[in-house]
Amino acid sequence: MISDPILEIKGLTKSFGGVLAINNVDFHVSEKEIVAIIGPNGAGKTTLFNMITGVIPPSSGYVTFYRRKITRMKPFLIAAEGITRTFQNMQIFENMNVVENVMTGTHIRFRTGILHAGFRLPHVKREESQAFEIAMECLDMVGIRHLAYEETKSLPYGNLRLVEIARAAAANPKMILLDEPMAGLNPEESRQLVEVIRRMRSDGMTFLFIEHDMETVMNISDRIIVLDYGEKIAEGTPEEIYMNKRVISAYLGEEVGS
Ligand SMILES: Nc1ncnc2c1ncn2[C@@H]1O[C@H](COP(=O)(O)OP(=O)(O)OP(=O)(O)O)[C@@H](O)[C@H]1O
Repeated sequence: MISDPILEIKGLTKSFGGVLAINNVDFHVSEKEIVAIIGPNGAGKTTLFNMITGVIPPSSGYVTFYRRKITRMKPFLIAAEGITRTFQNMQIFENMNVVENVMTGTHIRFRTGILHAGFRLPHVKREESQAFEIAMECLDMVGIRHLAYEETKSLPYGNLRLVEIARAAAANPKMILLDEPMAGLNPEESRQLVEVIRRMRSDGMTFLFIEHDMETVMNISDRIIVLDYGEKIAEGTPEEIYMNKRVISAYLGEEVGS
């Protein structure tokens, strides 16, 4: 059953000087969907993610989440609205262990600022133990609770990616954006991550992800949106995209007879 869209993108456009990185893009994502954004290098995928998460403002167009306009909100406010993300280049704090890394994802749920944290007031300690419990639950969800006290430096790439996803989940989002989640993973790690994403979706999470690994895209996506030179050139189920001549042409860089 298809539910109402929760994320809506309308006429989104971004130009960097003379480069039109995203040009008048429309699409939506519904609750509990897994939607992939694909496209050749430089197609505008990261720029699109950066606009959705408030890292850069659009030149025009807008984004709504649960019908609330989030365009031009600061990234932490967008996270508080329920959209969190992982990054193409992992952003793990190497001086913290696994559970501490995940706990950093919870801070938008609590009222304590950095200033108060220094005073160790009773409510701060209470929030810290809540943050710890949440982080442990999130580690459980991605299947690496047993690594909670490991140094992040010693972990293989696949586990670090799971730490990042647990941290994104620790903010209690309604939707997670994953930027090339399979990059650098070996086949076993990729399979494990696919399972984690599927399990989280069946528990109610919605995913929008950028990915170059076509096997994963075809295997896991409900819908695929294809960008090329900043424009949406196709949208559909994996079967539809697989057969789409414009998509094949964009990837092969040559005209395919119609
Ligand atoms: N800050 C910026 N300043 C100028 N141009 C930019 C900036 N960010 C992106 N671009 C340009 O916008 C276009 C889209 O880039 P973007 O990184 O969004 O593509 P992408 O699809 O994510 O590529 P990749 O698959 O290689 O990560 C490219 O031509 C890029 O050079």
